[in-house]
Amino acid sequence: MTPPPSQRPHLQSLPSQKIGSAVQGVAALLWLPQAALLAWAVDGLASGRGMAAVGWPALGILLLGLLRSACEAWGARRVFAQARAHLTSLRAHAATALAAGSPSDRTRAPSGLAASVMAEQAEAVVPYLVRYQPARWRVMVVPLAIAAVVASLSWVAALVLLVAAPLIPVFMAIIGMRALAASKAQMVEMGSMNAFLLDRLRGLATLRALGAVDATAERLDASAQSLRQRTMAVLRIAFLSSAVLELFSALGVAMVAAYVGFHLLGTLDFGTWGEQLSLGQGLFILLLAPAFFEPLRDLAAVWHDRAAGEAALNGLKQLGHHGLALPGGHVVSGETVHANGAPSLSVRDLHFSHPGESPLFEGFELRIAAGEHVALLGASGSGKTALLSLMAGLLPMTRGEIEIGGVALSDRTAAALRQRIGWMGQKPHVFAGSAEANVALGRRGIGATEVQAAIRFARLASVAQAHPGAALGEGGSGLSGGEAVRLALARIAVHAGADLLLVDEPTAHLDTETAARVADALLALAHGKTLIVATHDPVLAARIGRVVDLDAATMEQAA
Ligand SMILES: Nc1ncnc2c1ncn2[C@@H]1O[C@H](COP(=O)(O)OP(=O)(O)OP(=O)(O)O)[C@@H](O)[C@H]1O
Repeated sequence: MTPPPSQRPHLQSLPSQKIGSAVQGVAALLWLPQAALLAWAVDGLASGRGMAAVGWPALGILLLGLLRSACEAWGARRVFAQARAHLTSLRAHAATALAAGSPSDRTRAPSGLAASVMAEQAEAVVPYLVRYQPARWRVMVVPLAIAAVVASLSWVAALVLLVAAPLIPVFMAIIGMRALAASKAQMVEMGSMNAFLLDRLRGLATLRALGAVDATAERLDASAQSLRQRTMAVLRIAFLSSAVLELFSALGVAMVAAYVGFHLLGTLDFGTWGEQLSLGQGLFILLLAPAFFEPLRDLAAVWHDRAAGEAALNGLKQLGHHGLALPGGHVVSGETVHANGAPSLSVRDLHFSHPGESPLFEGFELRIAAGEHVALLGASGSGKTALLSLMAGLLPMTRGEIEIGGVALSDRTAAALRQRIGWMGQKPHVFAGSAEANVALGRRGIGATEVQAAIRFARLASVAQAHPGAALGEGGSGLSGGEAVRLALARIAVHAGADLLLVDEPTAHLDTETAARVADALLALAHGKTLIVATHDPVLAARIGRVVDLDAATMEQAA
């Protein structure tokens, strides 16, 4: 499911920074009157008018200088504020797009890569907008204005500037293409290294137990070397582009200076509109020549920002691409659903397959009465988890209909229906934080009293007390397997509005006694609610009223 055009993030659109950039451009143009005043003062001094010729121009230069600084500062502040606001909205779009993907989508961006793109790489967008965009604006305005003023005094000097200038963009464009490719490659490398590192850190216990730490370190080293090489490639290109520009601008300024010098000496007495240039006019042209190249030099200095910024924008855009959408993931305000006692559930003509895999369900049917308890049985891989995810609106069905309490599960109702679902996945994620925070999960309307009651219900009190105020380790380290399952039970127990419980293998890997206790707690919790449990545990299945065998159901579909 792709988001409708109106909700698609406008990643490439840039904020209207025109005013800020224009004011910075005006600041650059103020050098024209400043240079004119300076040349006028020197001309006055040379023609013997003494210090009287310097007073007014000096005051003018000072005032213009102050105005120029004020324009620069105001423009830069404005552009910066807009760039930060734009980055914030880009990040929000990327986060929304990420959240609109199904959590069971295997093709989602790896967590480390997503974190690297959103937190670190996205920062490259700010220099791009703050420095590159205004520099580009100045390049389009300032050199033309200066060339026009110089041309009004000497067409030869203007011609020299105009011949030197186009060579710069041509070379920059050639280098720019390489820079963009190098920057993209560097960002991809950085993202995959972050993803690799995060993944291996999570699995460190397994790597250590199986003696695979050295091999992983070698791979990480190879990755770091490759990132270093890519970073150096980007830097090389950045240096090359500056060198090309410095060369051409130095040549341009030198040629103008040589022409003006020889013209004033009378050796080259052509290139003006009739009269010889005065000392003041010659000096004015000389002062303007470096300023003609300055915006181009600024652009070259920030050329790398463009490559990095565009690569970052691209990376943010890529985060939104997913193979499986979360039903209702991009619907801003869906419908509300009124619960009226435990819901019935009906699945009609369900079709589903994971992308690129053979179909798991083709015309699957199931009816569950309100308040009924059902065990889903089936061989490993028969699709029990997929069916629960489809019912919870965590996976999009290809075809068919799922109705919960008479409300059809759709993009508009998925979020509201999920509100009445208590979900306990096969591998509940334990966040680094206290047991209490892990139970409440920051959900609205869940206070400390409810959390304590849920903790007592799930017999987690000893765990919570054993670590008063202390954090559980990342990924559940510090909890036994049974405790992690009880924590997951507490999470649904605390959610009083959940009257459809979808539970995936709650007793897997537990000893008989712990499994029996977990089953007791689950059945107590499910009293008066609709319960669907996927399980391989015959003891648990026997305690639940009805058993649905997915293998048999799939055989029926096939028949
Ligand atoms: N995120 C996914 N992307 C693609 N294929 C998947 C994904 N998750 C599971 N599968 C595949 O879909 C099939 C059904 O998996 P599912 O987890 O639903 O089975 P299950 O009956 O719950 O298995 P188990 O009893 O082992 O938990 C399997 O072949 C599995 O490899």
